[in-house]
Amino acid sequence: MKIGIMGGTFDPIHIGHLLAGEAARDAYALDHVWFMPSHIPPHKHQAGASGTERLEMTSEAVAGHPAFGVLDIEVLRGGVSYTIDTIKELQELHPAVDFYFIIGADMVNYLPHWQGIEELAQRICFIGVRRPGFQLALNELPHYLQNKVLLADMPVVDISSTDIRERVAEGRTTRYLVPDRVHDYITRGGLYEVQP
Ligand SMILES: Nc1ncnc2c1ncn2[C@@H]1O[C@H](COP(=O)(O)OP(=O)(O)OP(=O)(O)O)[C@@H](O)[C@H]1O
Ligand SMILES: O=C(O)c1ccc[n+]([C@@H]2O[C@H](COP(=O)([O-])O)[C@@H](O)[C@H]2O)c1
Repeated sequence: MKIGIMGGTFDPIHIGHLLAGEAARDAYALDHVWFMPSHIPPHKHQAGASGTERLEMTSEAVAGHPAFGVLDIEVLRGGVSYTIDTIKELQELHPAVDFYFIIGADMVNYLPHWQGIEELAQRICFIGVRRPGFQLALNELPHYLQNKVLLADMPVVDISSTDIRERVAEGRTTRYLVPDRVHDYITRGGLYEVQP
């Protein structure tokens, strides 16, 4: 069994995340792709929406895809979400599964800075996808990551959660940048609106 994990802050989840998961599934015949919001992301700003809201938006986003699911393990664990801790836990729970961690080009270049990356690279492979503004420089990765980063082609989409939060705050549309159900969730809850 091969399972892809698409981890992210998902504040909010957008179609770039979904396309990356689908591209990885298609390229490497993954049985499932689990989308996993982090609790506190290791190397960036804390999320604006709560863990529960980000989990709920993620569930809305993947609804309808038979191979997509949501993993709540990091939000439930709390604290800073280091991937090495999560993978150790998942491998104990599912010893027969091969896990692949799906990341955008920005994260591929940043991999050497991840907590416990040498051990992580012994445990799993990564699947990298292209992202506008970031060059994939696989030959510059350290030796322990060589052959550990597979590539999947996806239509390049210049979308970020930052852009979506800014659009909501400015009262501009986010339709089709996020799935309709996520759009409705954000509107219903007044997420990312500027407080008067
Ligand atoms: N448009 C995109 N194309 C390809 N990969 C993406 C895209 N947006 C995000 N990713 C990847 O998805 C993962 C989770 O990203 P994250 O939740 O931090 O979204 P983000 O849009 O980068 O957020 P923010 O703008 O808040 O920093 C990361 O591996 C990131 O590289
Ligand atoms: O474990 C780490 O040191 C580490 C450092 C940076 C990012 N990650 C994971 O990579 C995924 C994408 O990160 P981000 O910051 O773009 O949301 C998310 O699941 C993070 O927990 C993990």
